[in-house]
Amino acid sequence: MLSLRGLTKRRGARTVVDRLTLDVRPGEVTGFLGPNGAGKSSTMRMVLGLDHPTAGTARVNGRDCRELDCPVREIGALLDAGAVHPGRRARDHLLAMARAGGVAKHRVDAVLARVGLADVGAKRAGEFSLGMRQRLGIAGALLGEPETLMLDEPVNGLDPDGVRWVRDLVRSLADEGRTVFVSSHLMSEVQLVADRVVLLGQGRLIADAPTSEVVGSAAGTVVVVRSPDTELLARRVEAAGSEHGVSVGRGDAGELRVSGAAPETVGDIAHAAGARIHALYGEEASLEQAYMELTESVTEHTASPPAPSGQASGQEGGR
Ligand SMILES: Nc1ncnc2c1ncn2[C@@H]1O[C@H](COP(=O)(O)OP(=O)(O)OP(=O)(O)O)[C@@H](O)[C@H]1O
Repeated sequence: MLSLRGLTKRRGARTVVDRLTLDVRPGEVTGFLGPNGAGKSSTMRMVLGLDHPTAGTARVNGRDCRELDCPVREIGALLDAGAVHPGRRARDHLLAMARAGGVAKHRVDAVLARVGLADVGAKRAGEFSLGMRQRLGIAGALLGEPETLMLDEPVNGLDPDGVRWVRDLVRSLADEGRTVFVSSHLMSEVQLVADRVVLLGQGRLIADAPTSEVVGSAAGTVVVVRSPDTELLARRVEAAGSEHGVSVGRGDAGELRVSGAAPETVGDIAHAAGARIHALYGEEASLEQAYMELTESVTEHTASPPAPSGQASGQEGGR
């Protein structure tokens, strides 16, 4: 369980995390979304105690991370997969983490197997692909069998198999009753896996709701119609729906795209008009669509600065 209360971070004159209050609950996957520079990494670093909040609190299982005796057993994190020293062997890296966190050595081989790196534990991190480094970072997060997991862009650099693997992993971790907080830029992926979505814009909370609710807040279902009689059909749908906010547009392939009417209504109008239909379906609103609408007014196109040196993958820094 993660509880943020009025969490605020100011950097110079800028407020990068602004009075963030939310709970991330166990047994669910919570997607953490926001445009570049929205403050997601800053929030995660404060949760881990790697950055001091300017105001407010971030608690893991009711306690401030800096007060927890054994962080890797309370919270596992993937913040920066590139943070492992390239000369270090994967297994040694995890052994060092285990030692520092008071975790039994046998867990190292267990997590290497769980992330699919059992055969390459003796290899140096510098020889790893980005995807393998991501897996190693995730292994580190799982090491202490923590109740809470926080993963920053875990699918970065992974191929489609790897993306699916992360999806199954986070699902199974939530099904085991753990709290799973995952940031990602892949909206379709978040829509598939996240039970809830937390959306940040310029440090402020824009949405904190079940994924289905956030998706449902998007402009709604579009009815797509392919017909050789599109002119006729467009006129009839416009005439029938003009008083009810129905709008008719054209897609790239000449198909009609009707907003504000149910598929059944459009089908009935086509039938009454004698228009031939080759295809008619409702296109569900997507999380991407909702995300674009919700962040439209707050999107920032500034690039993030490079990570300050010494930034570790969550558990290693400063402990
Ligand atoms: N160490 C730092 N020093 C100064 N400014 C920083 C530092 N880290 C982040 N920032 C600034 O704080 C703001 C929030 O950055 P943060 O990395 O938390 O956003 P983010 O949502 O994680 O973005 P991204 O998805 O691009 O990683 C940005 O404007 C960024 O430029």
